[in-house]
Amino acid sequence: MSVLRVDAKVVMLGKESVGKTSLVERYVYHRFSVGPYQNTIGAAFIAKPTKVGETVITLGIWDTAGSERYQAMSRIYYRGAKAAIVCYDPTDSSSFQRAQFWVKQLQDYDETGCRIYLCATKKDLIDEDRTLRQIDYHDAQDFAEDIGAEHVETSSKTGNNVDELFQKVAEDYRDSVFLHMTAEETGINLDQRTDSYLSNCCHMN
Ligand SMILES: Nc1nc2c(ncn2[C@@H]2O[C@H](COP(=O)(O)OP(=O)(O)OP(=O)(O)O)[C@@H](O)[C@H]2O)c(=O)[nH]1
Repeated sequence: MSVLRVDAKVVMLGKESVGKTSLVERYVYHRFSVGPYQNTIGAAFIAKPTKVGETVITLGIWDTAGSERYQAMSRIYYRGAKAAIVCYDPTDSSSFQRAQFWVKQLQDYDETGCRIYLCATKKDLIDEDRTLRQIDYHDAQDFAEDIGAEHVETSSKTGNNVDELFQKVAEDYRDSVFLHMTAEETGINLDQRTDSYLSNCCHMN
């Protein structure tokens, strides 16, 4: 049996039926299931190697159940995560409240500097009928900026922005590791470098 090494743990969070499983399926299997909706029980895991330049980053994706029944378990899945994709459905305002709840949870319990990606799902529905929108794009964007998150609108049905989202997660992870390695390898403390740079260039008397 071969075991795939996971580089970065990624957790999918959001209200039930918001489209988390569909996002993962679209990204990993390039498909969109049209059959009857089946809610996730507990969580599902899939590892997906993702090419970033010359590097391959394997994302270990935990697709958690959105049902509040499994809320306590979801914490197990985001512990140690490098990225959290917090999903909301812009045609369902309660799902945005739920996304805010998950962001608060991540901020309260975050142990490892987990990066947050705020993901609007089902963009195809809004593109077809704008009156379905219950969450204003700019309100969501403001929220994302407040929490220092990326904000992206996706559709698992059409595939719009799905690859781009996971690619960004992998790239950000690669960049964070690279930044860390550069500082260690060169022996340069970035904080000291900044201080010395400031004292050399900025004289504030
Ligand atoms: N039109 C449209 N429907 C979508 C899209 N993504 C998901 N859906 C539908 O929304 C329903 C719920 O999708 P899931 O991906 O199972 O939702 P989930 O967030 O994983 O749900 P839980 O497992 O209960 O947490 C399904 O009927 C999907 O077909 C999308 O991009 N466009």
